[in-house]
Amino acid sequence: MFELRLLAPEDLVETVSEALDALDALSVSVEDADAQTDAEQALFGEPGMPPPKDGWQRSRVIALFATEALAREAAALLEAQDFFAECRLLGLAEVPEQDWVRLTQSQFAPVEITPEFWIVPTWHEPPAQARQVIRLDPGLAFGTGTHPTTRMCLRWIATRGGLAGQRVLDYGCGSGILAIGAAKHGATDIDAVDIDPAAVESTGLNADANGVRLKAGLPDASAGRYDVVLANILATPLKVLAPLLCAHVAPGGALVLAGILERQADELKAAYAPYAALEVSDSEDGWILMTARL
Ligand SMILES: C[S@@+](CC[C@H](N)C(=O)[O-])C[C@H]1O[C@@H](n2cnc3c(N)ncnc32)[C@H](O)[C@@H]1O
Repeated sequence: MFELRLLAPEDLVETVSEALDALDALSVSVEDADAQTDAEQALFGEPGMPPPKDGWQRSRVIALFATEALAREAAALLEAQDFFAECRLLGLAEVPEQDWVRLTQSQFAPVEITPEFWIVPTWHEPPAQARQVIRLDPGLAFGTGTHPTTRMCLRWIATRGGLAGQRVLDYGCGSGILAIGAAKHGATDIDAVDIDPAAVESTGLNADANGVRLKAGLPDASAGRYDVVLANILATPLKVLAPLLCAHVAPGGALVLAGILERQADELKAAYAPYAALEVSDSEDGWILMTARL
Protein backbone atom coordinates (compact mmCIF):
# COMPACT_ATOMS: atom_id res chain seq x y z
CA MET A 1 0.00 0.00 0.00
CA PHE A 2 1.03 3.61 -0.54
CA GLU A 3 0.49 6.58 1.71
CA LEU A 4 -0.08 10.11 0.38
CA ARG A 5 0.53 12.87 2.95
CA LEU A 6 -0.82 16.40 2.51
CA LEU A 7 -1.00 19.57 4.55
CA ALA A 8 -4.32 21.43 4.52
CA PRO A 9 -5.67 24.51 6.30
CA GLU A 10 -8.76 24.09 8.53
CA ASP A 11 -11.32 25.24 5.93
CA LEU A 12 -10.07 22.83 3.24
CA VAL A 13 -9.74 19.60 5.22
CA GLU A 14 -13.22 18.38 4.33
CA THR A 15 -12.84 19.26 0.63
CA VAL A 16 -9.46 17.49 0.43
CA SER A 17 -10.76 14.43 2.33
CA GLU A 18 -13.81 14.13 0.10
CA ALA A 19 -11.65 14.47 -3.02
CA LEU A 20 -9.33 11.72 -1.76
CA ASP A 21 -12.33 9.48 -1.09
CA ALA A 22 -13.57 10.10 -4.61
CA LEU A 23 -10.08 9.23 -5.93
CA ASP A 24 -10.32 5.70 -4.46
CA ALA A 25 -8.38 6.24 -1.23
CA LEU A 26 -8.83 3.15 0.98
CA SER A 27 -8.82 5.36 4.07
CA VAL A 28 -8.29 9.02 4.92
CA SER A 29 -7.12 10.14 8.34
CA VAL A 30 -6.60 13.66 9.68
CA GLU A 31 -4.04 14.66 12.32
CA ASP A 32 -3.09 17.93 13.95
CA ALA A 33 -0.06 19.11 11.96
CA ASP A 34 0.99 21.13 15.02
CA ALA A 35 0.73 18.25 17.51
CA GLN A 36 3.50 18.22 20.14
CA THR A 37 4.34 21.85 19.37
CA ASP A 38 3.40 25.10 21.12
CA ALA A 39 0.72 25.64 18.43
CA GLU A 40 -1.13 22.39 19.35
CA GLN A 41 -4.88 22.92 19.94
CA ALA A 42 -7.23 20.79 22.06
CA LEU A 43 -10.44 20.01 20.21
CA PHE A 44 -12.38 17.98 22.75
CA GLY A 45 -15.00 19.56 24.99
CA GLU A 46 -16.56 17.90 28.00
CA PRO A 47 -19.79 15.93 27.35
CA GLY A 48 -22.68 18.33 26.84
CA MET A 49 -20.31 21.21 26.01
CA PRO A 50 -19.43 22.29 22.45
CA PRO A 51 -15.85 21.58 21.36
CA PRO A 52 -13.65 24.70 21.55
CA LYS A 53 -13.10 24.52 17.75
CA ASP A 54 -14.27 22.43 14.79
CA GLY A 55 -10.85 21.70 13.34
CA TRP A 56 -7.12 22.25 13.67
CA GLN A 57 -5.49 25.30 12.14
CA ARG A 58 -3.29 23.06 9.96
CA SER A 59 -4.05 19.40 9.39
CA ARG A 60 -1.96 16.57 8.07
CA VAL A 61 -4.23 14.51 5.82
CA ILE A 62 -3.05 10.97 5.19
CA ALA A 63 -4.62 8.84 2.48
CA LEU A 64 -3.91 5.18 1.88
CA PHE A 65 -3.99 3.79 -1.66
CA ALA A 66 -3.80 0.21 -2.91
CA THR A 67 -1.07 0.99 -5.49
CA GLU A 68 1.63 3.59 -6.10
CA ALA A 69 0.00 4.48 -9.45
CA LEU A 70 -3.32 5.36 -7.78
CA ALA A 71 -1.55 7.46 -5.14
CA ARG A 72 0.48 9.37 -7.77
CA GLU A 73 -2.63 9.92 -9.91
CA ALA A 74 -4.55 11.28 -6.92
CA ALA A 75 -1.67 13.63 -6.05
CA ALA A 76 -1.50 14.93 -9.64
CA LEU A 77 -5.28 15.46 -9.84
CA LEU A 78 -5.37 17.27 -6.51
CA GLU A 79 -2.45 19.53 -7.39
CA ALA A 80 -4.35 20.62 -10.53
CA GLN A 81 -7.28 21.94 -8.45
CA ASP A 82 -7.56 25.68 -7.63
CA PHE A 83 -8.27 25.03 -3.95
CA PHE A 84 -5.04 23.05 -3.65
CA ALA A 85 -3.03 26.29 -3.90
CA GLU A 86 -3.49 26.64 -0.13
CA CYS A 87 -2.46 23.01 0.49
CA ARG A 88 0.89 21.27 0.21
CA LEU A 89 1.97 17.80 -0.84
CA LEU A 90 4.16 16.40 1.94
CA GLY A 91 5.13 13.13 0.32
CA LEU A 92 4.30 9.70 -0.90
CA ALA A 93 5.68 6.56 0.70
CA GLU A 94 5.24 2.82 0.64
CA VAL A 95 3.60 1.42 3.77
CA PRO A 96 5.27 -1.84 4.76
CA GLU A 97 2.95 -4.85 5.10
CA GLN A 98 2.03 -5.45 8.74
CA ASP A 99 -0.13 -7.86 10.63
CA TRP A 100 -2.49 -5.10 11.77
CA VAL A 101 -4.62 -7.36 13.97
CA ARG A 102 -1.57 -8.63 15.83
CA LEU A 103 -0.15 -5.10 16.09
CA THR A 104 -3.39 -3.74 17.58
CA GLN A 105 -3.70 -6.65 19.95
CA SER A 106 -0.12 -6.25 21.15
CA GLN A 107 -1.04 -2.76 22.39
CA PHE A 108 -3.61 -4.17 24.82
CA ALA A 109 -2.01 -6.27 27.52
CA PRO A 110 -3.71 -7.52 30.71
CA VAL A 111 -4.24 -4.69 33.23
CA GLU A 112 -3.64 -5.30 36.93
CA ILE A 113 -6.16 -3.66 39.27
CA THR A 114 -4.96 -5.54 42.35
CA PRO A 115 -2.69 -8.62 42.34
CA GLU A 116 -5.86 -10.78 42.32
CA PHE A 117 -8.09 -8.70 40.03
CA TRP A 118 -7.23 -8.25 36.35
CA ILE A 119 -8.75 -7.00 33.10
CA VAL A 120 -7.68 -9.42 30.39
CA PRO A 121 -8.26 -9.16 26.61
CA THR A 122 -9.67 -12.36 25.08
CA TRP A 123 -6.41 -13.01 23.16
CA HIS A 124 -4.42 -13.28 26.44
CA GLU A 125 -4.40 -15.96 29.12
CA PRO A 126 -5.20 -14.54 32.58
CA PRO A 127 -2.15 -14.30 34.86
CA ALA A 128 -1.79 -17.26 37.25
CA GLN A 129 -2.39 -15.14 40.38
CA ALA A 130 -5.68 -13.66 39.05
CA ARG A 131 -8.69 -14.68 41.17
CA GLN A 132 -11.20 -12.32 39.53
CA VAL A 133 -10.95 -11.53 35.85
CA ILE A 134 -12.93 -9.28 33.53
CA ARG A 135 -12.55 -10.40 29.90
CA LEU A 136 -12.76 -7.27 27.76
CA ASP A 137 -11.53 -6.24 24.31
CA PRO A 138 -11.25 -2.64 23.12
CA GLY A 139 -14.48 -1.60 21.42
CA LEU A 140 -16.63 1.41 20.64
CA ALA A 141 -17.37 2.31 24.27
CA PHE A 142 -14.94 3.83 26.79
CA GLY A 143 -13.59 1.52 29.50
CA THR A 144 -10.86 -1.02 28.83
CA GLY A 145 -9.20 -0.63 32.21
CA THR A 146 -6.26 1.31 30.79
CA HIS A 147 -7.49 4.73 31.97
CA PRO A 148 -6.60 5.82 35.54
CA THR A 149 -10.21 6.88 36.30
CA THR A 150 -11.54 3.41 35.45
CA ARG A 151 -8.71 1.73 37.37
CA MET A 152 -9.37 3.79 40.51
CA CYS A 153 -13.09 2.86 40.49
CA LEU A 154 -12.22 -0.81 40.03
CA ARG A 155 -9.61 -0.62 42.80
CA TRP A 156 -12.26 0.89 45.08
CA ILE A 157 -14.61 -2.03 44.25
CA ALA A 158 -11.87 -4.62 44.76
CA THR A 159 -10.60 -3.32 48.08
CA ARG A 160 -13.89 -2.96 49.97
CA GLY A 161 -14.06 -6.59 51.07
CA GLY A 162 -16.83 -7.55 48.67
CA LEU A 163 -20.17 -6.25 47.48
CA ALA A 164 -22.12 -9.43 48.26
CA GLY A 165 -25.84 -9.00 47.62
CA GLN A 166 -25.50 -5.25 47.07
CA ARG A 167 -27.54 -3.14 44.67
CA VAL A 168 -25.19 -1.14 42.41
CA LEU A 169 -25.71 1.63 39.87
CA ASP A 170 -23.02 2.30 37.21
CA TYR A 171 -23.98 5.74 35.84
CA GLY A 172 -22.12 6.44 32.56
CA CYS A 173 -21.28 2.76 32.10
CA GLY A 174 -19.37 2.94 28.75
CA SER A 175 -18.20 -0.64 28.16
CA GLY A 176 -19.89 -1.71 31.43
CA ILE A 177 -16.52 -2.42 33.00
CA LEU A 178 -17.43 -1.05 36.46
CA ALA A 179 -20.79 -2.83 36.55
CA ILE A 180 -19.09 -6.08 35.53
CA GLY A 181 -16.37 -5.50 38.12
CA ALA A 182 -19.07 -5.01 40.78
CA ALA A 183 -20.74 -8.25 39.71
CA LYS A 184 -17.41 -10.10 39.93
CA HIS A 185 -17.18 -8.86 43.52
CA GLY A 186 -20.57 -10.16 44.57
CA ALA A 187 -23.09 -7.43 43.66
CA THR A 188 -26.30 -9.10 42.52
CA ASP A 189 -28.69 -6.35 41.46
CA ILE A 190 -26.90 -4.07 38.99
CA ASP A 191 -28.14 -1.29 36.74
CA ALA A 192 -25.70 0.12 34.15
CA VAL A 193 -26.85 3.24 32.30
CA ASP A 194 -25.41 5.59 29.68
CA ILE A 195 -26.65 8.37 27.38
CA ASP A 196 -24.89 6.66 24.46
CA PRO A 197 -26.93 3.75 23.00
CA ALA A 198 -23.69 2.20 21.67
CA ALA A 199 -22.40 2.03 25.26
CA VAL A 200 -25.62 0.38 26.41
CA GLU A 201 -25.23 -2.24 23.69
CA SER A 202 -21.54 -2.82 24.50
CA THR A 203 -22.36 -3.21 28.19
CA GLY A 204 -24.94 -5.90 27.43
CA LEU A 205 -22.52 -7.79 25.17
CA ASN A 206 -19.61 -7.49 27.61
CA ALA A 207 -21.78 -8.63 30.51
CA ASP A 208 -22.86 -11.71 28.54
CA ALA A 209 -19.24 -12.44 27.58
CA ASN A 210 -18.34 -12.35 31.29
CA GLY A 211 -21.28 -14.48 32.39
CA VAL A 212 -22.61 -11.58 34.44
CA ARG A 213 -26.25 -10.55 34.90
CA LEU A 214 -27.06 -6.85 34.87
CA LYS A 215 -29.60 -4.47 33.39
CA ALA A 216 -28.16 -2.07 30.82
CA GLY A 217 -30.18 0.91 29.61
CA LEU A 218 -30.46 4.64 29.07
CA PRO A 219 -30.28 6.86 32.20
CA ASP A 220 -34.06 6.61 32.77
CA ALA A 221 -33.55 2.92 33.52
CA SER A 222 -31.98 3.79 36.89
CA ALA A 223 -34.61 3.62 39.60
CA GLY A 224 -34.74 3.77 43.38
CA ARG A 225 -31.86 3.57 45.83
CA TYR A 226 -28.59 1.69 45.50
CA ASP A 227 -25.99 0.57 48.05
CA VAL A 228 -23.29 1.84 45.67
CA VAL A 229 -23.50 4.49 42.96
CA LEU A 230 -20.46 4.68 40.66
CA ALA A 231 -20.09 7.49 38.11
CA ASN A 232 -16.94 7.93 36.06
CA ILE A 233 -17.92 10.80 33.79
CA LEU A 234 -16.24 14.24 33.90
CA ALA A 235 -16.36 17.15 36.35
CA THR A 236 -18.93 19.28 34.49
CA PRO A 237 -21.63 16.60 34.06
CA LEU A 238 -20.88 15.25 37.54
CA LYS A 239 -21.68 18.68 39.01
CA VAL A 240 -24.95 18.87 37.05
CA LEU A 241 -25.85 15.33 38.11
CA ALA A 242 -25.16 15.91 41.85
CA PRO A 243 -28.81 15.91 43.07
CA LEU A 244 -29.78 12.99 40.81
CA LEU A 245 -26.82 10.77 41.75
CA CYS A 246 -27.15 11.50 45.48
CA ALA A 247 -30.89 10.76 45.37
CA HIS A 248 -30.00 7.28 44.10
CA VAL A 249 -27.73 6.46 47.08
CA ALA A 250 -29.45 4.50 49.86
CA PRO A 251 -28.95 5.75 53.44
CA GLY A 252 -25.53 4.47 54.53
CA GLY A 253 -24.66 3.74 50.89
CA ALA A 254 -21.56 4.86 48.98
CA LEU A 255 -21.12 7.40 46.21
CA VAL A 256 -18.00 6.95 44.04
CA LEU A 257 -17.09 9.63 41.50
CA ALA A 258 -14.27 9.68 38.94
CA GLY A 259 -13.29 11.65 35.86
CA ILE A 260 -12.15 14.51 38.08
CA LEU A 261 -8.78 16.27 37.88
CA GLU A 262 -6.89 17.11 41.09
CA ARG A 263 -7.52 20.83 40.62
CA GLN A 264 -11.29 20.22 40.39
CA ALA A 265 -11.62 18.70 43.89
CA ASP A 266 -12.91 21.85 45.58
CA GLU A 267 -15.53 22.65 42.94
CA LEU A 268 -16.85 19.08 43.18
CA LYS A 269 -16.95 19.26 46.98
CA ALA A 270 -18.93 22.50 46.75
CA ALA A 271 -21.40 21.12 44.17
CA TYR A 272 -22.09 18.04 46.31
CA ALA A 273 -22.04 19.81 49.72
CA PRO A 274 -25.88 20.12 49.95
CA TYR A 275 -26.19 16.33 49.59
CA ALA A 276 -22.92 14.60 50.59
CA ALA A 277 -19.46 15.29 52.03
CA LEU A 278 -17.12 14.24 49.24
CA GLU A 279 -13.54 13.30 50.08
CA VAL A 280 -10.58 12.48 47.85
CA SER A 281 -9.92 8.78 48.40
CA ASP A 282 -7.47 7.88 45.63
CA SER A 283 -5.39 9.56 42.93
CA GLU A 284 -3.46 8.52 39.84
CA ASP A 285 -1.75 10.52 37.08
CA GLY A 286 -3.43 13.81 38.08
CA TRP A 287 -6.91 12.22 38.32
CA ILE A 288 -8.71 11.76 41.65
CA LEU A 289 -11.39 9.46 43.01
CA MET A 290 -13.92 11.20 45.24
CA THR A 291 -16.20 9.23 47.55
CA ALA A 292 -18.86 9.91 50.16
CA ARG A 293 -20.89 7.83 52.57
CA LEU A 294 -24.49 9.07 52.74
C1 LIG B 1 -15.30 8.13 30.93
S1 LIG B 1 -16.55 7.09 30.32
C2 LIG B 1 -16.63 5.90 31.64
C3 LIG B 1 -16.92 4.51 31.20
C4 LIG B 1 -16.80 3.44 32.28
N1 LIG B 1 -17.80 3.62 33.32
C5 LIG B 1 -15.43 3.48 32.91
O1 LIG B 1 -15.31 3.75 34.10
O2 LIG B 1 -14.43 3.21 32.21
C6 LIG B 1 -17.98 8.10 30.61
C7 LIG B 1 -19.27 7.54 30.06
O3 LIG B 1 -20.33 8.38 30.56
C8 LIG B 1 -21.29 8.59 29.55
N2 LIG B 1 -21.96 9.87 29.89
C9 LIG B 1 -21.53 11.13 29.70
N3 LIG B 1 -22.43 12.01 30.19
C10 LIG B 1 -23.46 11.29 30.70
C11 LIG B 1 -24.69 11.61 31.33
N4 LIG B 1 -25.05 12.86 31.52
N5 LIG B 1 -25.50 10.62 31.72
C12 LIG B 1 -25.14 9.32 31.51
N6 LIG B 1 -24.00 8.95 30.91
C13 LIG B 1 -23.17 9.91 30.51
C14 LIG B 1 -20.49 8.61 28.27
O4 LIG B 1 -21.31 8.28 27.17
C15 LIG B 1 -19.41 7.57 28.56
O5 LIG B 1 -19.78 6.29 28.09
